[in-house]
Amino acid sequence: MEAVGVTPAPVAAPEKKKLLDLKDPFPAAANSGAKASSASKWATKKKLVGGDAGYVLEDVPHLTDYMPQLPTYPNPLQDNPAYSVVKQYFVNPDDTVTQKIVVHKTSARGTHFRRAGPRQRVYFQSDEVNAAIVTCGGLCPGLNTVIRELVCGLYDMYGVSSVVGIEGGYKGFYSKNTVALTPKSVNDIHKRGGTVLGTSRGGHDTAKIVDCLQDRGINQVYIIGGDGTQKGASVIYEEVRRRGLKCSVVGVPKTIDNDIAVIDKSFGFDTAVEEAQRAINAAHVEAESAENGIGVVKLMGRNSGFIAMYATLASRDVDCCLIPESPFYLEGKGGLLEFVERRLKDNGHMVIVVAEGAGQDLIARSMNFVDTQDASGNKLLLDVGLWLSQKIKDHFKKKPSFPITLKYIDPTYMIRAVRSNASDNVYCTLLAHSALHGAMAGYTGFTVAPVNGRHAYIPFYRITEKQNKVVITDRMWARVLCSTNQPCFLSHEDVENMKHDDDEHHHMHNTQLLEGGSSPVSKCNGSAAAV
Ligand SMILES: Nc1ncnc2c1ncn2[C@@H]1O[C@H](COP(=O)(O)OP(=O)(O)O)[C@@H](O)[C@H]1O
Ligand SMILES: O=P(O)(O)OC[C@H]1O[C@](O)(COP(=O)(O)O)[C@@H](O)[C@@H]1O
Ligand SMILES: [Mg+2]
Repeated sequence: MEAVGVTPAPVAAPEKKKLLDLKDPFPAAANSGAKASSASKWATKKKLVGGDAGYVLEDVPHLTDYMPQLPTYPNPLQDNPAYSVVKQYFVNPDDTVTQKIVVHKTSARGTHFRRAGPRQRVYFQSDEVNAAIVTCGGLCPGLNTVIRELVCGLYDMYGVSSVVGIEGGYKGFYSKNTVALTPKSVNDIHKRGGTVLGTSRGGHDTAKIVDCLQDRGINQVYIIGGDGTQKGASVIYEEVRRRGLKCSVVGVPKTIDNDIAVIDKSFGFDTAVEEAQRAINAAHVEAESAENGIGVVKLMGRNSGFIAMYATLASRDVDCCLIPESPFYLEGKGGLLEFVERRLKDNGHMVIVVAEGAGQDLIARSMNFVDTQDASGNKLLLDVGLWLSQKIKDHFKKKPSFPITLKYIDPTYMIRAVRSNASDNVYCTLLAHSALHGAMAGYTGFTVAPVNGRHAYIPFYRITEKQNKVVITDRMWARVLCSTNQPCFLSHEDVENMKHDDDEHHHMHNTQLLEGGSSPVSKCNGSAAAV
């Protein structure tokens, strides 16, 4: 392996290294909306390690990058009876996970991430660890499971008995007392929705947060949250490093919208798609039972329409799925209203699923609306479900010979507040375990998640630099269009332009082979297979 990183990784990759990329991975844009951090000028360099045939490891930071003399200890897992039957306790330090799963004979091997899992030697003694857990941003099914498994994993696998919870999101670091978390106190929490720690938007003050870590002697901090939270975690890591603290900063990505780049999918997404079926079903029953019945269901998805897309495909009762990535229009030939009328004439009823971020430009134009933001700087959305329902009603009011019955269902918070389903529970457990194995092994400044089915440690900048979106020129969206037979609302010319933009953006013609951005839709399948 030809090493081209900046700082040698202590556990693995002992090979010689040369400098490759000294770009600041935390450009100002990545922190937009956040308080400027004193840590930004300390932003660490990317750790890149090159190998044969275009292989690149995008490594994560390690405590020894800035504390080279740290002692190591044998991993207590090797004495754990539960693990004694496992032939290979530990991940091979050279194991990496490929980002590019579809390859050609001549393809470069491309980006890889460090494989998650327990290491032979650890950088913390059990009684030395003071861990803290915080949940930030919007709710998502599975938050409590991640908290539970972090606490139980630290206790049971690593013999750690000092774990505290930070209440109410980032601001809880400096405005509240911590709560002790024990396996007993978290035993049942995975059966409940929400987060036992509470959460919030806004209130990220890097200096005060790191003061808190320092004052309380916290040396492992697990930060569960979405893109905003992970940007916050990244600046916390920078400040921790600047102060030279022995403290691992670990991100666990959370968002119901599934809009986090690089990773296969975010926890809670499966549960959301499953729960959405109940609303779609209700809309279908209502629509079917009325003359020219229309059911409109609004689902979450601020900038990415994954929940709407998957819920539509899963249900097969949906006649039209509207997502933020695919612009639509109402009036005239090829417009939504014409389609609704035709579908009602053909079938006598129909169901429309709309993601909350869809059609925002249309609504803003029709209402002369000025942008507003939440405490975290996220754009506040207008209610597309209500707006759309009203537009459809207004349209048919002008046609007294065509009476309709429209029912609008907004299950968004009901979906977000449920407990996680079985598969999300297992997923959350693996995420928590991967996170704590990484922290114990001295890694820091990373997010953990599966990439093509294997859990990996991913540098923060890779998951915050862009959002995961439905690619409407990919086959998954075509499947939706096939299943609903809805108009695509785009001219041939629009589609060609979009393909061209995609190609320009990724410098390649086959989206399955894209570096970094690859097909996020197909990745949602876990295997990234385009079939
Ligand atoms: N660019 C940023 N830098 C630092 N902190 C941020 C940034 N963006 C958001 N945050 C903080 O992260 C937390 C959660 O962000 P938010 O956007 O509400 O949710 P999510 O993490 O789910 O995207 C908030 O406390 C917010 O202040
Ligand atoms: O009402 P809130 O708490 O701001 O949440 C609404 C937003 O939260 C989300 O569910 C997810 O957002 P986050 O990933 O930022 O938590 C969006 O779909 C939705 O727009
Ligand atoms: Mg977000």
